[in-house]
Amino acid sequence: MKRTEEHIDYNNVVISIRDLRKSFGDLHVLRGVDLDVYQGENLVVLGRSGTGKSVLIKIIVGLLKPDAGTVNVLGHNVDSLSVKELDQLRLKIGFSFQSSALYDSMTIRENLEFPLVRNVRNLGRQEINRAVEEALEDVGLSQTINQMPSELSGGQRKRIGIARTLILKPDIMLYDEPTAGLDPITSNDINNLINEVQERHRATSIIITHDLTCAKETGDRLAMLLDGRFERQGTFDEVFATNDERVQQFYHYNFIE
Ligand SMILES: Nc1ncnc2c1ncn2[C@@H]1O[C@H](COP(=O)(O)OP(=O)(O)OP(=O)(O)O)[C@@H](O)[C@H]1O
Repeated sequence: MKRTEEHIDYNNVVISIRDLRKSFGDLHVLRGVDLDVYQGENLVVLGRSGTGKSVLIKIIVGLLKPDAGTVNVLGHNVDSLSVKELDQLRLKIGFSFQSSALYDSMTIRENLEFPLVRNVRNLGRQEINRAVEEALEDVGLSQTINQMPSELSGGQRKRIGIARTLILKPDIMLYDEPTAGLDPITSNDINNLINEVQERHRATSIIITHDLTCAKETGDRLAMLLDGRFERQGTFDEVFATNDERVQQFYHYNFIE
């Protein structure tokens, strides 16, 4: 279970969504989503496949336009931003993809340098080296700096993927199924890393997962997408304290009894 909430600033709403709607033809995916995410919070988003979790994330980062509703991220109304302003906003948001998305032909050092060199101007060699070393220390993999991604395990690659996202010091971290395909022990390492990132970087994180252990271990709060809305929000215990069959199915499917 999560330990403490003292790193969360409930007076500072980082993402605020009101009555968000999105359909594709007759498919009404988001049907009035309301959500606030607070500074320093780990928010877990749950929902069955196809319920619209990715659509929601794409709208938050301005890759998809909503049909109706408002989305405010770090004080900006996403829908009203120019392309250039959206690019600047996206630099403050770190994506950690399900497939760690490392470049196979580059060393770990080169993989980590890549976002820095591309996005931050006028960085000297020493600053780059220091940033790479710090990011690797953050994820406990300093010794891999000169290795190739193919030489690392799936769990290690995932950690490097997170390091590569952290190197730009994002205000918001988005984790897309961070533990998918990992064994329980490696999954536990990743859960701990997500919590360490929260404590050390004071980042706000949204964690999309189907893994209820991950949800329980990392989430200060959970929000479950049901029929296009976050009908249930709260702590792990609060979300699952219901007879609602849609919620119970989700629980029993994960925890084989
Ligand atoms: N660009 C698009 N055009 C048409 N339909 C789309 C588009 N993007 C998403 N959809 C549909 O919207 C629904 C929600 O998709 P989404 O990818 O958000 O699901 P998800 O909750 O992320 O699922 P999963 O857990 O499997 O990743 C799906 O039925 C999908 O087919």
